[in-house]
Amino acid sequence: MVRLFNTLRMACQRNQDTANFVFNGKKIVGVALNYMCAVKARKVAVPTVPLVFLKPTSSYIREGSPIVLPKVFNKVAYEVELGVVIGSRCKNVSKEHAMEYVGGYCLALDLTAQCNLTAARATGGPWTLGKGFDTSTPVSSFIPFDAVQDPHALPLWLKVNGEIKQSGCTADLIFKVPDIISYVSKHMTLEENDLILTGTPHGSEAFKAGDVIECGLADLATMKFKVCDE
Ligand SMILES: O=C([O-])CC(=O)C(=O)O
Ligand SMILES: [Mg+2]
Repeated sequence: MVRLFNTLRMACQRNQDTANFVFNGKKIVGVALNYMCAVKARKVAVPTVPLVFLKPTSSYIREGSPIVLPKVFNKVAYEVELGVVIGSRCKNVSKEHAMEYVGGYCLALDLTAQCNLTAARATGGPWTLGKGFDTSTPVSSFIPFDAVQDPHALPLWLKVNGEIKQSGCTADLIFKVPDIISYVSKHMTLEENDLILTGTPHGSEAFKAGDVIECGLADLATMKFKVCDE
């Protein structure tokens, strides 16, 4: 009986309006270096806490719009990621309860101006401009919570001009979805339609105008974008 009640309560908390996350979200929270394969490839230390950054929602695009490479950057890289859409407001949530606040998922790209980030890392400066430029967050349609049995068993891939460039699985995530939600919510309130970018597997590289980027998440979503210069 208690279990049934809990299931009903969780279903009620999950607001169906999350399907419009692109239009109604307040923030995009990114997690960096969250795949063991990416950490090994970059030969850096395994993070002990999630490395968190923010992106503006003005960076969203959907299929049908091109990725526009800003004039100010000369090296922008693709990063295919699992996106987690927050279903209802949460603050200071425990890992045990974190999944109750997930509304659903999406496939996302966390496009990153590596030229800007390299300079920012050297000075300890912010990543905002290199992560937040217009069109830097292409996203798929909303994937309902119930369509995903286990968010930590999802293969994801990315091709440039038909050639496979990234291939990973969310099983390789260092911080799992509940770890990220719990950690972030201890620092800032997560709100309905906010998006969490969970990090990218290894293989992220620069791309250029004229390229076609295609990516997929299990059998749940695929998307394709043309790339042009500003
Ligand atoms: O761009 C970066 O260096 C880090 C990042 O977002 C990721 O690992 O997904
Ligand atoms: Mg990323």
